Amino acid sequence: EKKEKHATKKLMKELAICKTLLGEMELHEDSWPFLLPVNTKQFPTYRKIIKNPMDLSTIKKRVHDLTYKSREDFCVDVRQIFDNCEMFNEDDSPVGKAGHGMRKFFELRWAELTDKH
Ligand SMILES: Cn1cc(C(=O)NCCN)ccc1=O
Repeated sequence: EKKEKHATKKLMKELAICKTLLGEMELHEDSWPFLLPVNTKQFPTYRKIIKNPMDLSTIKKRVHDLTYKSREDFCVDVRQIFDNCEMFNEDDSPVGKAGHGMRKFFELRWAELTDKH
């Protein structure tokens, strides 16, 4: 059981990092395209082109539902947002530029919140 306690404590620390980073991303000025799932009525081809839709509200739910078993699981979903964005949007479009800006912000903070600085 002692091993389990350590794993649980480690996961709680990692989830705190995820919650911190999620909060910062939600406040970022470039987050507006990513706060909610892409509206498929507004973009009927979206689900055809993007096989794994992802957004910050879905990630927030997964953090709070303890769906993620490590910070790495969280990071996979965050990066899915930005990969989807590059697939569906031109780099020089407003959404495309927001995606590049958010990815830059996320990756810097992710590295800062890792042991190495
Ligand atoms: C992530 N993403 C968002 C939009 C969008 O227009 N979001 C508006 C939110 N009010 C369009 C394409 C796309 O890939």
